[in-house]
Amino acid sequence: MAVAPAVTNLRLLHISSSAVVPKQCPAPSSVQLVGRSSSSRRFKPPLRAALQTSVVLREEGESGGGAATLRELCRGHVPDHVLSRAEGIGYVMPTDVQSQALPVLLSGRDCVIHAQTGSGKTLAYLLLVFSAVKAQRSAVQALIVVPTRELGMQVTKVARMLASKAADNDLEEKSSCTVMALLDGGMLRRHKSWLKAEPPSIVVATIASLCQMLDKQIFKLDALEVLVIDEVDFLFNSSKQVSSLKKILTSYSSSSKRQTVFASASIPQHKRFVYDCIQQKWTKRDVVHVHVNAIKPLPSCLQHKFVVCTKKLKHAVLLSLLHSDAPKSAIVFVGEQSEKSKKAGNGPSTVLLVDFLKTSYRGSSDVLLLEEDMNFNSRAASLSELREGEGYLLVATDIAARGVDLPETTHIYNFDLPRTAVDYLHRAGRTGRKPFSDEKCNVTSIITLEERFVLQRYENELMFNCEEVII
Ligand SMILES: Nc1ncnc2c1ncn2[C@@H]1O[C@H](COP(=O)(O)OP(=O)(O)OP(=O)(O)O)[C@@H](O)[C@H]1O
Repeated sequence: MAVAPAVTNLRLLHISSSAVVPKQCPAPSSVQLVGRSSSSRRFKPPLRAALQTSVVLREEGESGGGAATLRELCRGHVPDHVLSRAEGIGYVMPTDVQSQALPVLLSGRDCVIHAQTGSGKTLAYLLLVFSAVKAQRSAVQALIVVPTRELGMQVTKVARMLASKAADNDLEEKSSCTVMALLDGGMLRRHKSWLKAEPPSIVVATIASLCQMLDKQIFKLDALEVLVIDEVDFLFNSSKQVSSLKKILTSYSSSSKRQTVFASASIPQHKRFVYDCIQQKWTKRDVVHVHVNAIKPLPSCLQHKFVVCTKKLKHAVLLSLLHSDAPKSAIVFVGEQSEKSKKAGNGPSTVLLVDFLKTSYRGSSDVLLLEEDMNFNSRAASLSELREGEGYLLVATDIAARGVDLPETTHIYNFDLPRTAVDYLHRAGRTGRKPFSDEKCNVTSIITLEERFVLQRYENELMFNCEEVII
């Protein structure tokens, strides 16, 4: 097995123990980059042993080297043309999670990548995928499972950008990896013919579409080298998807033959999850938990605010906030319509809000809508419209809360408070998505007085402070 490149310029501050993991659990390795200010080290012997066999960690200044570039981290593993494409896109220096995870991933270890929203987890696992797949081989070698069509389209786009080659490359480099998006709402019949004729190297899939193909044996995962499960906590929490997910992890392919990667900004009870990974054979026993910024789950560039008002005044308050903030690009999150409200014959609150903003908001941005009930074409049209536009005001349900990368978003408004702290984290994480930027971004929740204690709970759980805005 190839040796992982060394991590340079990083301080290993804390390696968590497996103390809360039940006794019979083999010690999972856990690497946490929690900040750059302290230098205390606390090693538990079995973990230290596990780490020393696989992950080379150096303290800042120890090796005398400067920060490693992405190219240096990936040299000898990821094809040169992929690294050149990455540089062309602007990915030159690694983010913290990429510095931490890539050496583990490129050493062949299974990995749970656990890092803040917008921290660059996608590129970390895609570089692993490109290190593992061979374009000349006619088989599906990497599978990336995502929860929504929107996230799938985004990951596919980045993967295709990295796979594409400059026209003047050498002849021997002409064939490049093909990437198929097997997503809900896609043209599965066309994909079926493609899979049978010439299997792509990489498949990005939502669970339902994927299982439909696997159950009918349209393709197999015999040659699978890398399996990535993105937004893993969301998929495991979905009663509709969890049994199929477990089947993908254990029945259609075996963890002993592939490298398995889980990614998310939120993995509640992560020690328990790593334990389950080993027990359930979703991963190999030496899986590594790379936990970046373990102390602060939310990006520090976010400023959190709240406004208290009655339910009736929410529309007016949002309008007033929009006029005073004048955001260039913003997302307004609205809760799902309750069954009671549907039965009462009320229109969906998303649609009502869009209508209200279209008639009352005098900002320059287009008002767009993204929600589950729209058909897939309208959803795709909304997303591409706002990616192309100068600025946007997107009204969305939580369908836009996971993984969707709209880096220009500067303001998030919680028109309805999210149901859980994890939902708050993912909604808030749709802004502040420029890894090396100093720009401050805003998350404002419009709440009733009774909801103040719920928001307070989220503040405690996610360790952030919310400032009251008086209108
Ligand atoms: N090395 C890098 N240099 C510059 N920009 C980067 C780098 N890596 C990633 N990015 C950019 O950072 C943004 C966030 O990346 P990404 O979508 O992978 O975050 P994430 O960790 O998956 O977030 P989430 O948990 O919200 O899904 C993207 O716009 C991406 O293009």
